[in-house]
Amino acid sequence: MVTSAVSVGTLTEHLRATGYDPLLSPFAERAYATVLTGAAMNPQRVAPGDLFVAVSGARAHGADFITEVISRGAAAVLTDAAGVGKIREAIGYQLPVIEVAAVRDAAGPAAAVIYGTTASSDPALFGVTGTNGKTTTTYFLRALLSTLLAPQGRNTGLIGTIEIAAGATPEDSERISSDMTTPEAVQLHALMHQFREKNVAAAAMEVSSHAISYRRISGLFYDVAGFTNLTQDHLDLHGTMEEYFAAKAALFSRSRTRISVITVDDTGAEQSWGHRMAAAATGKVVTLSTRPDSVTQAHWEVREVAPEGLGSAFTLVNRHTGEEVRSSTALPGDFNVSNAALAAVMVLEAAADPHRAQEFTREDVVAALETKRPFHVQVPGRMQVIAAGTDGAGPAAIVDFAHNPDAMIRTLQAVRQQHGKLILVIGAAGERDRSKRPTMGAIAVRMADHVIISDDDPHGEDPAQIRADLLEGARDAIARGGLSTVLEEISPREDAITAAVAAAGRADTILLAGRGHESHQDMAGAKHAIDDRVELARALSARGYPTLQGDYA
Ligand SMILES: CC(=O)N[C@H]1[C@@H](OP(=O)(O)OP(=O)(O)OC[C@H]2O[C@@H](n3ccc(=O)[nH]c3=O)[C@H](O)[C@@H]2O)O[C@H](CO)[C@@H](O)[C@@H]1O[C@H](C)C(=O)N[C@@H](C)C(=O)N[C@H](CCC(=O)O)C(=O)O
Ligand SMILES: Nc1ncnc2c1ncn2[C@@H]1O[C@H](COP(=O)(O)OP(=O)(O)OP(=O)(O)O)[C@@H](O)[C@H]1O
Repeated sequence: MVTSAVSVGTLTEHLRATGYDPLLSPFAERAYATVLTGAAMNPQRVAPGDLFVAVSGARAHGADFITEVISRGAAAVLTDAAGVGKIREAIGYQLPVIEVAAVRDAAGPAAAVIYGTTASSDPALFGVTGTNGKTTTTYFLRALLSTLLAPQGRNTGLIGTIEIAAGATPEDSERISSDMTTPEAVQLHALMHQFREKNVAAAAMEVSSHAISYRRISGLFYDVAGFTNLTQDHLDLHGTMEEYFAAKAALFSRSRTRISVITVDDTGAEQSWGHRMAAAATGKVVTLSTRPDSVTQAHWEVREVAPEGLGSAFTLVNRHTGEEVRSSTALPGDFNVSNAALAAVMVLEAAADPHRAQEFTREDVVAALETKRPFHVQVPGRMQVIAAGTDGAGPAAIVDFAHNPDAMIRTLQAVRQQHGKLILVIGAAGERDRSKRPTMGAIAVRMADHVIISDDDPHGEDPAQIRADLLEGARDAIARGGLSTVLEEISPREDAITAAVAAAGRADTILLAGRGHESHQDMAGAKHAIDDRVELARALSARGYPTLQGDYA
């Protein structure tokens, strides 16, 4: 619900001025004067006074639900020609209908007008895209921004896979769980309005490639957008890596983002998507190299990485200004140094941007990075330590979200122990990119000593077939490599976790990968409650092993 309502006439003129060539019917004064106070794309979310955005999709057309939409008090509809036909057939000229060809693309600008989003409105937006690291990097961003803004009485926000949150600090925020990594455009602009009402000065937001392809970020403008990496995933949507790359590259254009910070890690072995992204980006582009074996030069570079507790300390060096900033992260894994470095550089560059004043200076950011330990936050289900295993009283035990080849490699590299066995429980989601499953099975048996293939989120697929796809790659890798890896198939996942703990000695390490923070499995539409972190703690305690107390958000 907005304070300053917008008329259908004003909205139509705006869409005309921004090139969407709208047709309004009925062409009548009362249609023009109709007042809009919100927008919705899901028929079940329509509220009185809303503009309903009826899109054509694989399962249905939104206009098929027009009677429900009317009963919920929609004031007007934005749709395509097919939608207009359906609406006229169902209810005649009861409602003003604005027809445009590109409904999904127009939905963002339309919602922006209704909810008051502009290029300079609060909150300042920090977006992150990439195959892996989006959730972790946005948690790091939010923690750093709240360190800078809370002392000034200003709040921060977070939009992503795990939750949507707003408040002074991550601990004391209003939080709602997310059903999508990046919500629909109409929800995003409603969120921006809510954030403004909640005194949110800056927000960190995950931008999935689906979101970009489905035009969900249309009408938003990013102060800074960050790129983590591009590796195999979601090829079921994008088809090829080139198309996947193009989808993500759309975020780093001056028409949408003020400053692009691109991670260009590239060991020279594989094609560097980061370099290509930096070359494709327009507007202000800053590059970041985070791996010591990177063969490239970048504006910012990570140096002097050293172990610190379970995580790492590192130095950020600006090759142009000579600046050196020392910081650290508590999360294990060299990839979390990459995520922390990306979050740090995004905020450092925002602070220096003459075109958009932030409420903190570059010096404030340096001081926060060096003294406030902003990257010592727990990111639910991302390298979450359930048992430290440091005192010999029991195995180390970690829960992580890795569910694609590159994430698995990076995570397994991070937890491989010099001594002791590495015991891995892995599965794969149904109805998502099947082609990566054999690769994941092969990586598992090459990098772990004991692998238990189990279930993840089968959705509508046969769980046994998903496990078979993983086992095929695993068995093939064992045969080709003459590996001595122990390979088991155990379902349900609870039994696999119990078996992993039973197989572990006190000096070993257990890693549950793929589900992270998730609290249920989607079994053919039925939700089966299981939280890897709770199950792992249960199985460890049952054998008398110590665990870290954790509130599993
Ligand atoms: C692949 C994908 O992203 N599909 C999105 C797309 O679906 P679609 O084009 O087929 O549209 P549709 O589902 O037929 O719906 C069309 C219209 O009918 C309505 N409808 C449709 C069916 C129904 O039963 N009831 C109903 O009211 C819809 O609300 C909509 O108004 O448009 C729909 C409406 O806007 C989205 O809900 C749907 O997201 C689905 C639910 C989804 O699962 N998306 C996932 C893959 C996704 O977006 N994931 C990314 C993260 C990916 C990752 O990084 O792992 C995310 O950002 O969450
Ligand atoms: N920078 C990185 N490079 C490679 N792998 C990473 C990186 N950061 C995290 N990972 C691995 O990928 C997994 C997913 O991390 P995270 O949830 O932060 O990324 P994401 O992009 O939000 O993932 P998703 O899109 O699946 O939600 C982690 O659990 C870890 O295994």
